[in-house]
Parts: sequence; C-alpha cells; structure tokens
Amino acid sequence: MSIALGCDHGGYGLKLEVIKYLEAQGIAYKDFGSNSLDSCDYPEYGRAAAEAVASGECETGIVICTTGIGISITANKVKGIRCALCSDTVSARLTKEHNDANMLALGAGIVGTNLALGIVDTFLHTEFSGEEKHCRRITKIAAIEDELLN
Ligand SMILES: O=C(CO)[C@H](O)[C@H](O)COP(=O)(O)O
Repeated sequence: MSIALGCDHGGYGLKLEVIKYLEAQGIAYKDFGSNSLDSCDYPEYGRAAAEAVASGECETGIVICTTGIGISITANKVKGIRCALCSDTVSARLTKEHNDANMLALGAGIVGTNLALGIVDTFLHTEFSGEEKHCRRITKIAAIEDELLN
C-alpha cells in the first residue's frame, strides 16, 4: 500500500504526525507537499495527491488543511476520487465500508492529533464491504462523473 499525502500550511504539522504513524506502521507513502508552514494554496497539493491516486500511482491518499474542507473539495474534483472528510472514527469506517472512499481528508484545526491518527488507522484498516447496494451507488457516482464532468 502506498499513500499519497498532501497538505497546505494549516495541515503541515498534522501531516508530520501522520508520516510518523505511517513510518511506525511500515506503510509506504509519497509526499506531494507542501513542506513548510509558509502560507500556500491547498488546491495545488490536494490536486497533486488526488491525481496520484486517480492514476494508480498511489492506492489511497490523505490530505490535510486547517478545516479539511478546501482540500477535500479539491480532491473530489479529480475524476475517480471519492475523498471523505472525517472528524470521527465511525465516519472513517463507514466511508470505507459504504463509499469505498479512496482518499481521506482531515482538518488539522478541527481534530486533535490522537483523534486524527485514530481516524487514519481506522480508514487504512477498513475494507469496502462489497455489498451489491453499495457497489450500485458507487457506480452511479461514476456515471454522474462521466455524464456531467469533462
Ligand atoms: O482550511 C483551509 C481550507 O479549507 C485552509 O487551510 C485555510 O483556509 C487556510 O487559511 P489561512 O491562509 O488563513 O491560514
């Protein structure tokens, strides 16, 4: 498993904690920046991480900004991306089981480090249920992308 990481200045500190967690778990990652606390624009980094997931270069992605909102909106603009903004572990589990989310967004100003790492751990260790109804709904999301976005 290889994880695409992306953040802005607001998510940089939490990204370092996520990297520590991934390294402790022996999980590979590719960091698409940003790499400092200097003010920057989250769409650049959210897009880079999302494109790595959409292309298959990385299996999944974790993106972080202050609220998690802007970078999740950005990631979800990339075709094939289902990026879930989670602030609790129940949502992290259910978005894998039901939505087969392929990216997780976190708000560094919303969740503390321990909760954020619990969300990451849950997200990475939960599988899609594969239930027919969930497959059908995900297929409908893809059909909307095909029909409306180009
Ligand atoms: O959460 C975010 C987007 O949803 C950004 O991290 C936030 O807007 C950055 O703001 P500022 O430039 O004032 O630090």
